[in-house]
Amino acid sequence: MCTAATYKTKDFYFGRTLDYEISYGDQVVITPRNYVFDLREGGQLKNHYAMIGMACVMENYPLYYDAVNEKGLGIAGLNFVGNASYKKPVEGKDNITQFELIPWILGKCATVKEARQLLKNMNLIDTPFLPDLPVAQLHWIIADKEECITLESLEEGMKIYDNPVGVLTNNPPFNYQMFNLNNYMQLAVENRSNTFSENLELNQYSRGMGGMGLPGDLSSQSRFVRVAFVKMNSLSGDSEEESVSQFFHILGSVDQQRGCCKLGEDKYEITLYTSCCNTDKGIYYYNTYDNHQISAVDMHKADLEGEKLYTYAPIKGEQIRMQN
Ligand SMILES: C[C@H](CCC(=O)NCCS(=O)(=O)O)[C@H]1CC[C@H]2[C@@H]3CC[C@@H]4C[C@H](O)CC[C@]4(C)[C@H]3C[C@H](O)[C@]12C
Repeated sequence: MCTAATYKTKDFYFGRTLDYEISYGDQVVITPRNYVFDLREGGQLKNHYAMIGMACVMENYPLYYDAVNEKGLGIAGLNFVGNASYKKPVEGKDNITQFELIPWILGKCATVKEARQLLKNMNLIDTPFLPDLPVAQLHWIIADKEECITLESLEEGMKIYDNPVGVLTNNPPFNYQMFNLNNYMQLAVENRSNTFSENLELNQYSRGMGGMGLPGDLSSQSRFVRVAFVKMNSLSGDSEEESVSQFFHILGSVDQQRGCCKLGEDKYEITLYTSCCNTDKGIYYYNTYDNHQISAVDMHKADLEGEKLYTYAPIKGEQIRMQN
């Protein structure tokens, strides 16, 4: 499972958790403007916007899981197993594979508005990156500081939903996730008074009781409600440190601890990494399951006119600052 979120203070922040039982060899990757993407159905993507994000690099190709471009547009792919449906190539359409989607959009679009236009003629096709590599079944959150959308390629066709909460998890489809929030409209951040019965003496005996009923489990629907509630009510100062810190706290509400989500003998899903990209500054912050310290890569420190990928392996191991 995974969770993605947006957050706005002075700048705009975009990030996600990636929850899984194994790592594909994640790296922070900067793709400069003149790196050439050879598209599977012909043509090339070159002289594109530069981008930074988490990817696994295979055959010198950045297979992005989430990324942001130099214009401040962000996309993250999250599992959508059983619902994602990719098609065969169609003549006259932009036939894009699921692994090309992130570079295709970030390379060409500066805003969600432009992405909406580009998506109109796109057909997501089911070609794997390598013959023996399964095709990831995903849906996507696409956002800039003005608006946020969810993209789903379903059996019945492609859907683009407005995403007014700026969060995404996994199944079920996005319209169900949004509808499900109706069930939680009574949640509040303030303490409530007794509306149960005038004839009973019921009291607030603890702080935080306005949020009672907020689901605490790790299912995708529960994480959606929880992170939506936390994000929509989140407050922080607008300095870089305060914003980034608050962003990690928001996604911390859906963190997965080893042992709590069992997939099989000795197999557990955990939050492999959490990211937070300042989309205005092009700085990609992250921490990992075994290194809580926030590390960061600044895309503008790289030569964005270059042709070669810049890769940064995540810094491993807890960084504990001893005080005596
Ligand atoms: C596993 C992750 C989703 C995590 C998640 O949601 N786990 C919950 C399970 S649950 O279903 O919700 O219960 C997803 C998210 C992005 C994916 C990569 C996208 C590029 C590339 C596409 C190729 O086609 C296959 C290899 C490839 C490297 C992909 C590997 C893997 O698939 C990644 C990491």
